[in-house]
Amino acid sequence: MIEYRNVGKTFADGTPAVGDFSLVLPSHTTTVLVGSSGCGKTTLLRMVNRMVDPSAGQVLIDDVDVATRNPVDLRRSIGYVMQHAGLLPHRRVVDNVAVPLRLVGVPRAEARTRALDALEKVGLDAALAEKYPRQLSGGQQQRVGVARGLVADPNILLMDEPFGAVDPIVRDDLQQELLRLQRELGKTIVFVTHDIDEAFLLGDQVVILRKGGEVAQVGTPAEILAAPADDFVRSFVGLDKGRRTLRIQEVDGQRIVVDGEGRAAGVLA
Ligand SMILES: Nc1ncnc2c1ncn2[C@@H]1O[C@H](COP(=O)(O)OP(=O)(O)OP(=O)(O)O)[C@@H](O)[C@H]1O
Repeated sequence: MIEYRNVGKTFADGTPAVGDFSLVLPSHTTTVLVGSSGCGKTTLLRMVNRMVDPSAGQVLIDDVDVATRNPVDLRRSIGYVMQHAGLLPHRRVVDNVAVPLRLVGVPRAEARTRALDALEKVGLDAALAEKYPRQLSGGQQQRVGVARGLVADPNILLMDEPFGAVDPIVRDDLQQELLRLQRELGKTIVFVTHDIDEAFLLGDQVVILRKGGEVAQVGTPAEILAAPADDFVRSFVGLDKGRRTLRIQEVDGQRIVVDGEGRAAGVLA
């Protein structure tokens, strides 16, 4: 379990990023932090592995304040996947994936075997292992990033807009792959996005943020849709424009589900 207790962050240059944030993230579930640019999502995410230290409050992992942990050890024990994969350009794919293992002293041959396993887990062809990152598509590079995040089998995986820079079709694939992996692995995932559809698809718990890391609403996607806390949330999730309002229409004796604008969305089972 990860817990934020009255966390605040003002950066050294005086920028107030987070005011007073408290939240519990249950183990083995995915929590998605979603909000507009600059609302403090990345800052909050990075507090978990001490890439950012809060200026007030505490972040706890299984009741231990991360401030008491050695930042380097902590970082190595937590998976981290970022938007542009962050791969080392002069190292082959398999060596990129093996980096977190090599850093904690796993011998080269074992690290390589485990890296190849991780690549298979995220659905990448073994033939790509010996290529360099620039020889891969954006979507493949993101898969490599996910493999690297998982290779050391961390309990916690931090994902900062990992699918933000790929086209919508590849993004769909990556999202489905993550759902499949999570069903198998049951990690505690903290996922940052500005895309509410992605948040509702991936999140067991969704946290909608306003500027300054202020929580507008926390809940399951169903809870948020059933009872949006206020107009900000209603608008953010698209309830104000009828985008999420589904209706049933009879067509040739079949019950078809249509959206607010009458476009066919599916068939009622
Ligand atoms: N190292 C830093 N020094 C000063 N200000 C910072 C620093 N990092 C972030 N900020 C500021 O803190 C605020 C929150 O930034 P943060 O990156 O957490 O937001 P975000 O919600 O992740 O945004 P985005 O979706 O654009 O990545 C912003 O105003 C940002 O400019």
